[in-house]
Amino acid sequence: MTERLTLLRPDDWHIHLRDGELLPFTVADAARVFARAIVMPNLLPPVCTVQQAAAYRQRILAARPTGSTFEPLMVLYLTDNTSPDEIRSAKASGFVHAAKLYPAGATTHSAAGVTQIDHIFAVLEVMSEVGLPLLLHGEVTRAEVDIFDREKRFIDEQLSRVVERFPGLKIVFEHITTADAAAFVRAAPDTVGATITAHHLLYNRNHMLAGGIRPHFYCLPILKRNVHQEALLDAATSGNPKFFLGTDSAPHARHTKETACGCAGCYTAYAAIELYAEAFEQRAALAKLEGFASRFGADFYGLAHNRQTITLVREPWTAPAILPFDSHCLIPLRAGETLNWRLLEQPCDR
Ligand SMILES: NC(=O)N[C@@H](CC(=O)O)C(=O)O
Ligand SMILES: [Zn+2]
Ligand SMILES: [Zn+2]
Repeated sequence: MTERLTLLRPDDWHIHLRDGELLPFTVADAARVFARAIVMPNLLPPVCTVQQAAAYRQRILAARPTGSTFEPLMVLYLTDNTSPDEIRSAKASGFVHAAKLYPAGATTHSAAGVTQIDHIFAVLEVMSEVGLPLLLHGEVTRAEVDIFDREKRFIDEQLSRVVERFPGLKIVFEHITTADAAAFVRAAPDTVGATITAHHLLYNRNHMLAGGIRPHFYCLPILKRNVHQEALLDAATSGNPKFFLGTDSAPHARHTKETACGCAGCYTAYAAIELYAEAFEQRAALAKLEGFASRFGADFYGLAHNRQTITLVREPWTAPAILPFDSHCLIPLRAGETLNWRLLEQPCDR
């Protein structure tokens, strides 16, 4: 049995750091392990311009723990009104690394998102031309489509035609949750990649709904049946560089999740790589973790690999039952339960 695992320092290709007073908490957790992170722009109001991204980036940098060199990679939030010029200046900025499509109404803070993908074709053309990747929350939003089918329907109705129409556009299908999405990405051209969360590798909808409803497993896209979980484990541990790490760590204060109408999002950043290690170990695939966590994402985005390493040791520890979150509190995924892997080196070696 492997007792110790050393990896190139990983990056997180999909995280929510939120803003304001929350940044010191979220940035410290991300910077603990990750050298860089693709920072989601779904703030209120959303990060739609290069100027807003620059200001948000400065707030994140200012919130880093002393000595941290954590690098936030910024993302623009696409709306029906995003201009091709904004895309060009995003690319020219050097700190905006992608633009994100939220179908309007699909998820947390997506009200300002795109109402119809065709509305942004001119923008996608420019993204393709300048080499700015498109990130997607891939779910249709129509009320009549069952929540468990929304990702598959997005592939069939939207993504397949976008991939066909924009052969030069780099696309990341974010937080995939179905066997259908994994198969689509595998069969797509090399311009198409996908991120996979730790929680979708470790859990399925039974964990959320059987024997009681557990709001801290509620996220979007929603956990699916176990055959999908198995397909995601296959994809993540396959060594196929199209699949890479994106935690989708998405904190919501406890009282906004444990309520009659709770928010979507799981908080995993406090133990992200430890949770992924557990998932990979289930498939006896720890040797595949480094590619997934530390190389394939950087390759996709055309960035250098990190040079430092981190080391995980097999040493059970108890996850915190609760975390502080500004003046509120937060229940992390796996709260109060045992985690099998522990991070040995701290980021102060960087
Ligand atoms: N994943 C989630 O359930 N929630 C995310 C939004 C998102 O990534 O869709 C959030 O911002 O809370
Ligand atoms: Zn999303
Ligand atoms: Zn997300």
